[in-house]
Amino acid sequence: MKIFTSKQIAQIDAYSIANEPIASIDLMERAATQLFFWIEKRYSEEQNFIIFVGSGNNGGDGLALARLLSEAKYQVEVYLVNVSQNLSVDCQMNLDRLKIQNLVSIFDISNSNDFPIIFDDSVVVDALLGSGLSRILDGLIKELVLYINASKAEVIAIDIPSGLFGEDNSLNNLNHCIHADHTLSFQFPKLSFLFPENIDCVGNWHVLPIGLHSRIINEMESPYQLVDENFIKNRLKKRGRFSHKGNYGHGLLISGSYGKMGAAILASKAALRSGIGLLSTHIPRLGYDIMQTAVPESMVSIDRSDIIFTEYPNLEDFDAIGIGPGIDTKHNSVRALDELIEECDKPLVLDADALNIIGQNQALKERLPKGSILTPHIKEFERLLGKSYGAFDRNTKQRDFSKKKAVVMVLKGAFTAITDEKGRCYFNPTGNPGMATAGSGDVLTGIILSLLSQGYSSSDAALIGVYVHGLAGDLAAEELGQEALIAGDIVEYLSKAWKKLRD
Ligand SMILES: NC(=O)C1=CN([C@@H]2O[C@H](COP(=O)(O)OP(=O)(O)OC[C@H]3O[C@@H](n4cnc5c(N)ncnc54)[C@H](O)[C@@H]3O)[C@@H](O)[C@H]2O)[C@H](O)CC1
Ligand SMILES: [K+]
Repeated sequence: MKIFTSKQIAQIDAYSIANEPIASIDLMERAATQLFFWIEKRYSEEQNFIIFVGSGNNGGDGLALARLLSEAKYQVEVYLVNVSQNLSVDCQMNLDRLKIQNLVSIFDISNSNDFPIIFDDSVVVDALLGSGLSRILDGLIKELVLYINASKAEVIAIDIPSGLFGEDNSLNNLNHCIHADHTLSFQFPKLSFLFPENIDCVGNWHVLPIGLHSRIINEMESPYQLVDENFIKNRLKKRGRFSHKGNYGHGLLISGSYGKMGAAILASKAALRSGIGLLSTHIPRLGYDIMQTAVPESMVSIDRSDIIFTEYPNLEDFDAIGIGPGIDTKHNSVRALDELIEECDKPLVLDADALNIIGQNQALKERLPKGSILTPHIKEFERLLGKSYGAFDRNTKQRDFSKKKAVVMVLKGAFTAITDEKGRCYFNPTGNPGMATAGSGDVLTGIILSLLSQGYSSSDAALIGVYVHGLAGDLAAEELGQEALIAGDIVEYLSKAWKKLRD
């Protein structure tokens, strides 16, 4: 699903109104009806709703919803904050309709003394401001938002939590935005929903289709996309009936050091469980028995050092190379990575300590082979590209770096962001907080290396790898619970995840 900016959504709105054609008041009614259906499924008729409405179309949605809810016998009160003194045309029309219906008490809020008591068991609907937000909140609206946030009542935000911008919130104060439990967003999620920093504002978000025009949605370009299962399924290659292990590539994984052999084991198993033909794992000498016993399916390449990575085998034998999990950042490993980057003309998967080494030796960053895949978490990202002003700025930096260096970057976290050499950004929906556990990243490196070795393009290897890693984590968490989930479980559940994608 493409993700559009608030400005683009307004254009899509206008196009739909002109070309469906549909009157804007009817589009608002369609939107409010979708809100109503969502609420009706979840709340009994006894539930009382306090709906806070602003003066624009977001407020109009809230007023139309109030009418639909009261018609269905829900208890509803409406509080109108008319900051601009002028209601939008459709907001005014819905206010008139609500007054004519005459089932709902409507109160004006002109100062903080007008704030209603919010009982813990009320449900607050936030229809103060939507995508028309033009500046950060101040004055009465800010006070009201703080007042709502201080209550214990459940909060449902319409379209977007009031005060939150759809894209860039680097200059915003997130404490001055509505903290919703649920956000009901029309047709598309907003970009800002996909940034971990904004989770307290957005809560659980849900997309409500309102039938905006498909032609403009298909034609309008956006660098941002939210991945789904079909998107991934369409990228999978068939495994031919007469294929043999030589068809699925030979990967080299450079991993492990004294005390960190587990990283090599996890990444190797993940690679083998993701379809690779042959895997060689390059490890320091001390790890020989450990590897041969724990992962007999992998061939072992032995470093001259007992305890760290200091050299690598002939690269000609391999289709792709993954390096980083557990290699440490000792001087000789830095030198060996430097040599590898210099010599290597194949895509590399760089993770963990490989990224830390590059972070400390910025010149290396300039020489990465094209098509390489970097898989930092946020701290590693900052070591590579410096601090950011906020999530949007960080995302822009990530896209620019990918484009400039023709590399794929995977910024790990909730909604892992994958950027490609064209500067596009894909957000991944799978995964859960149980996966924030030691070794989870090593598993991802193994999966991506496996796909790259099998001839997938760098961006497909990253997109599919991230998705299946998260899916395996979700399937594991379903049965084991998030607390008990360990990285080895993600490997164990890879088979179920792959099967689900092949169904
Ligand atoms: N997406 C769709 O297809 C549909 C969206 N709908 C709803 O419409 C709003 C957007 O409505 P709009 O009138 O453009 O803007 P708002 O209601 O968000 O804002 C109104 C008004 O408020 C002023 N304003 C801006 N910032 C501030 C501020 N910080 N403090 C005070 N006042 C502010 C400004 O003048 C704005 O014009 C969208 O979110 C949906 O909820 C349609 O109903 C259906 C189709
Ligand atoms: K809102």
